Amino acid sequence: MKQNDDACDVLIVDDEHAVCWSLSRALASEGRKTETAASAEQAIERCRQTPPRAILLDVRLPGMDGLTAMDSFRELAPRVPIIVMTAYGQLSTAVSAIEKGAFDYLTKPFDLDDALKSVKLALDTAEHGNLSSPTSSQGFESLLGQSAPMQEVFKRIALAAQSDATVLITGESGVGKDLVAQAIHRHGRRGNKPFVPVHVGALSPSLVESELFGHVKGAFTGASDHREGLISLADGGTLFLDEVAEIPPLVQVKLLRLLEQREVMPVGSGRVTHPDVRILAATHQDLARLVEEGTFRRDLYYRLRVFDIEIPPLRDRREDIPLLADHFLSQITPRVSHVSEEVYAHLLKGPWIGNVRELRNALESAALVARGGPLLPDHFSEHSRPTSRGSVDSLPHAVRAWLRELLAQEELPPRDLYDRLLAQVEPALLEETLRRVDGSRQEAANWLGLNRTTVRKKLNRYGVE
Ligand SMILES: Nc1ncnc2c1ncn2[C@@H]1O[C@H](COP(=O)(O)OP(=O)(O)OP(=O)(O)O)[C@@H](O)[C@H]1O
Repeated sequence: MKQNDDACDVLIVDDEHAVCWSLSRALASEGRKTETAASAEQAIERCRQTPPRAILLDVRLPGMDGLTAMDSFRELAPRVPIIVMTAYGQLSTAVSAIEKGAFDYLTKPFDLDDALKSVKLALDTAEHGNLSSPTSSQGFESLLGQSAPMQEVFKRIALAAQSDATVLITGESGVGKDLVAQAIHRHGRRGNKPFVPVHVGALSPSLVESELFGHVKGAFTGASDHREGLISLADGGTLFLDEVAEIPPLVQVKLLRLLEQREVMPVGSGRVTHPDVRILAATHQDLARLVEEGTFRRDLYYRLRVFDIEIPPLRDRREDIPLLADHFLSQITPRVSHVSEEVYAHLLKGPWIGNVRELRNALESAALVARGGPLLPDHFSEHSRPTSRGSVDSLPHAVRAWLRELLAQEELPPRDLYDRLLAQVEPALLEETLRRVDGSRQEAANWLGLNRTTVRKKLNRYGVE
């Protein structure tokens, strides 16, 4: 690579004048010499003459797009770090960028400080000859999102796919943890090998061990034959442990041995095998809290979260709702690809405690009610609320959301959180119980497991009739 004094520090490739201007100014204030190009073709020409030390590259450009141009940059200047910028990236954009060897991936609008930090790191790393080499790329879409938090998730999936590290995926029920695990597998080097999901919570605790590790004939009553475990079935590929918090303590020890020593011993056998398995795990629970409470092993927790990906709840990334709604609707009724504006407006207001799964179910139900006609907000009235299972599951989420909102509005620190929460939930509990026992205070007290005097006092306090 030709590198001389004409070389600028950073070549900014973007057709938006304002972006070039603000980046140039910020970089110049750090003493960096910059140049700009409004198209990939222009940038390639510039690179052919004198390669820069780093490239900031937009994806959407007039003519050749940024990702295609990366191949030319790699050929002309293989050791020049490229930082990809994109306004609205899909998972495949992030994966392609990282696979093609992008040093970093910035989602617009980004913080100028973040861009400066990334450029500095790129220049320092290139100086020490440490850039990772590119590999081949391919894309496959099913995980959607245009919000900034989802762009960050895409970036982390792309990074995780480049390695074999164990990944812990966290987020509330229905946010897409399963899809994220599949995407990491599919985009990684094991993509054409088995992906074996295990829903730990659905297995009885006594079965988890033999399901995962297998068993030999006669290992326990009912073990009439030798049986291969799921870990061995995933050999060469990926084992996805969904709801990993549910793993019983004894099996946690065996799992730790698998992660530390790559060893598997079937139940009842003295023979150890060494399958080549990548482990991905997911949970909607707060594993760190379970560690503090002593129900989940600390050493296993650290082994599982070598790399972590946290998927935010849908209510914290409402910008994704229209995209997801259109996607699900076109799956349900292929003739319709867009939700009307008034339905968008309605959906944007929903609490979506059950996250993307609940949104999908709500659209399915509404489409049934609409009977092939256009969807209207009324069609959702019953369904944009949590489902019955969802509402039981979602009570802790609702409490968290309530606390988050309260803290956002108030001077800190509060002094009466406990009483205030009770004041929110007790009247509803009392009213609903009384309604169901036809107003009998004695029966309500029985249902509540409280004595009658306590119930009377509470009814008086809240003015419940
Ligand atoms: N970003 C997304 N784009 C498209 N579909 C999504 C997305 N996120 C979730 N879904 C869909 O929502 C449903 C729930 O997703 P998934 O099963 O991956 O959630 P989860 O977090 O694993 O839930 P749980 O904790 O209950 O297992 C699936 O039908 C999935 O296809």
